Amino acid sequence: MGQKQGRERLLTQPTISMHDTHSGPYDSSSKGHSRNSSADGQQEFELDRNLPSDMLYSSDRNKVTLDDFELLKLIGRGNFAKVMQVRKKDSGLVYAIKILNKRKLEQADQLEHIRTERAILQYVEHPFLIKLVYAFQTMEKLYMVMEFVNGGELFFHLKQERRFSESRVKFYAAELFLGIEHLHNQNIVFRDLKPENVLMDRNGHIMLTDFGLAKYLLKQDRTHTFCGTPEYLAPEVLLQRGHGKPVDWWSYGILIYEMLVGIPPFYSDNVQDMYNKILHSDLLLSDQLMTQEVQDLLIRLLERDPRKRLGSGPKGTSEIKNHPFFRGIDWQDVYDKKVVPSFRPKVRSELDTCYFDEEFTRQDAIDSIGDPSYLGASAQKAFEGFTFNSNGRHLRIDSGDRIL
Ligand SMILES: Nc1ncnc2c1ncn2[C@@H]1O[C@H](COP(=O)(O)OP(=O)(O)OP(=O)(O)O)[C@@H](O)[C@H]1O
Repeated sequence: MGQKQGRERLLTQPTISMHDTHSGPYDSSSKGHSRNSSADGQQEFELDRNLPSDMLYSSDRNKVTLDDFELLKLIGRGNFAKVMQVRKKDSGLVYAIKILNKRKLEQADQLEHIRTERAILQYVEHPFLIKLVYAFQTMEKLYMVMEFVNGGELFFHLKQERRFSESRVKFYAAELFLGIEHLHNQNIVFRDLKPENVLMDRNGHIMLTDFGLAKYLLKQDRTHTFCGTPEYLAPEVLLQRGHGKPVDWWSYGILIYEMLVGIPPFYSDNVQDMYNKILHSDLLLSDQLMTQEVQDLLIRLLERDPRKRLGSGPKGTSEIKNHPFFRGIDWQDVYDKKVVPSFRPKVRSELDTCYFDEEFTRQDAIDSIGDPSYLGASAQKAFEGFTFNSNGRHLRIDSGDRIL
């Protein structure tokens, strides 16, 4: 089963992010990215108090390196990453490993994003957020070992089925809500919610992945980076007036709409036209495809003024949780994964990669050898603290990556 058709939008609408807020969304310059990878020297590995049992049996208790893994399949590529399915040699456990080339990250001004992604992944612990198990590095590469989720991207299933029933949408929306709410409670904005970043596990539960654009808000409650994925950008991001947690509730509304209808509400082949629609067009709702409850939820989530958007009021996220659309939902059951998914991917085992694009899985799973000498000691300093051991395609717009 290939995933090719599901990539169409990924190829046309990249995730974007620009730290330079002087360059607005109407800038049309772009930078291309290529990628290659390798295994070379090894670096330190920090033991964590809460090691999963698998780590305790690591061949070398003080170091985890690529040598500890058997590379099984290439399963994906992002703007800067190559993702492989791997098996840890000593425990036999299967993981996904995300491999990033330091030079490419540096050239594309992505260091901050990768540091944030790595820090957030280590920090968050939630049933619907992907878990980082190890992070290590060599002179030229960064490696993030995560739990492996092989039920396919929500995007893939949506493209297969065109749209989901409202009860199915409610199930995914409820799980996602808890994941996003958890991030917001930690003062983290996700900023790249889209069906490509929602993976399905083999039982049909969802898992939010790709924290490359996530941001700690720290003391301020707004940030100014122009980033996200065109169809999912909130008006306040386009207007560059500073944005915060409400951007995730806007994207959440877009995602719910897309799951029900098959395309996002303000979609256009032309990105400028799409921005225009996001800022000005009426939201078209269908009585055939949507109950009154979900229509009301969408109207409130897709409110252009972030201060008035559902989830931003005095009652915070409980405004969403208590909306009539979710009436009857037992949130504790959702959290405990006691709600049985109506759809279960046909995955035979944890090794099964049938839901990944054959374009990737038929390629050899290799980590190419590169030249470790290109990054001097001072540049390497930027990656200090990356190493980690825990318990454990709409494309986006990214920093220095102006593709609008
Ligand atoms: N933990 C995982 N388990 C299974 N597959 C995964 C996992 N993490 C990533 N993938 C696959 O690899 C693809 C690329 O991963 P990811 O989106 O994290 O890379 P990225 O470079 O950050 O992407 P982007 O350029 O879109 O930001 C995903 O779309 C998914 O199909």
